[in-house]
Amino acid sequence: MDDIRFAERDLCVTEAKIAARDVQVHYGTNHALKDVNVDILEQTVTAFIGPSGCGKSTFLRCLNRMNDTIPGCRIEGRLTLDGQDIYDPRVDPVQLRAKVGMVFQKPNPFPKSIYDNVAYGPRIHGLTRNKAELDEIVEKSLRRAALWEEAKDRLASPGTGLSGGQQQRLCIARAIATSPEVLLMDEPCSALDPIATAQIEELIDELRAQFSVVIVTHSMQQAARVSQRTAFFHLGRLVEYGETGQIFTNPHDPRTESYISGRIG
Ligand SMILES: Nc1ncnc2c1ncn2[C@@H]1O[C@H](COP(=O)(O)OP(=O)(O)OP(=O)(O)O)[C@@H](O)[C@H]1O
Repeated sequence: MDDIRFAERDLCVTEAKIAARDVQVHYGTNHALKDVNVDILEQTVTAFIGPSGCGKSTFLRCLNRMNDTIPGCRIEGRLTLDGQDIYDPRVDPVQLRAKVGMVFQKPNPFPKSIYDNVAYGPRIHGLTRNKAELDEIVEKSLRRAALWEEAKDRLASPGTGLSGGQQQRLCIARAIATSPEVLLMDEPCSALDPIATAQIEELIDELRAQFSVVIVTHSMQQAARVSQRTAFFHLGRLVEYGETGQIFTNPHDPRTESYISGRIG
């Protein structure tokens, strides 16, 4: 693990943006997540790491109720966003997902123009009063996703015509267009080449000035580069959570140590 370069540590935030207490997830008879307790901080990149099938994506999907749509999936415990229960029956999942945006493993632009991909969220949530305001959000979102220069002369072209890395930046622009407070990323670079990966990682670092970012990754190098906090999952349990540097250099749990040294996984 000598080549791991840690993200700059200028973390001074201690407030929980999202808090999980005794979270359990079952898929039918499969108890996929057990007693998960964690505070996700504001303006922080939090990495979820762990071997395949340990529950990283399941927990990520709990944070914006994406598991609601999975038949047989049952969630227990308490999950709050700014102290508000995410699973309160009065919470509209569509509104929640505008606040807690998500970027998936495989870039999935809509079969629409670049402009319409980014304008989609603001339109359905009625965030703008006129075309000029919408134009402004589209430009701002594309700029923040570091895609404006490449896309500004082809806004009417299909989003699916962009390269893989550009498509992923388009999906990030689409996710941030509704001004979310939290951005969830499920292995956002796994389909990208090293150059596109570096661009997305740089972007993640910039986004945390405004958002709380949670990223699932199989790459420990990536977790070390982009995150300030790391959570290690194993067999459905959150085994260890702490400052990224501590997790990688001085893990407290032998299971974390085995994973980061490559003995389990
Ligand atoms: N939609 C689903 N329906 C039923 N079981 C599921 C579903 N999604 C995940 N599971 C199960 O939940 C457990 C955790 O899976 P999950 O995908 O959250 O793990 P993961 O750590 O993200 O894995 P990977 O790194 O391979 O993506 C596994 O036993 C998996 O089979």
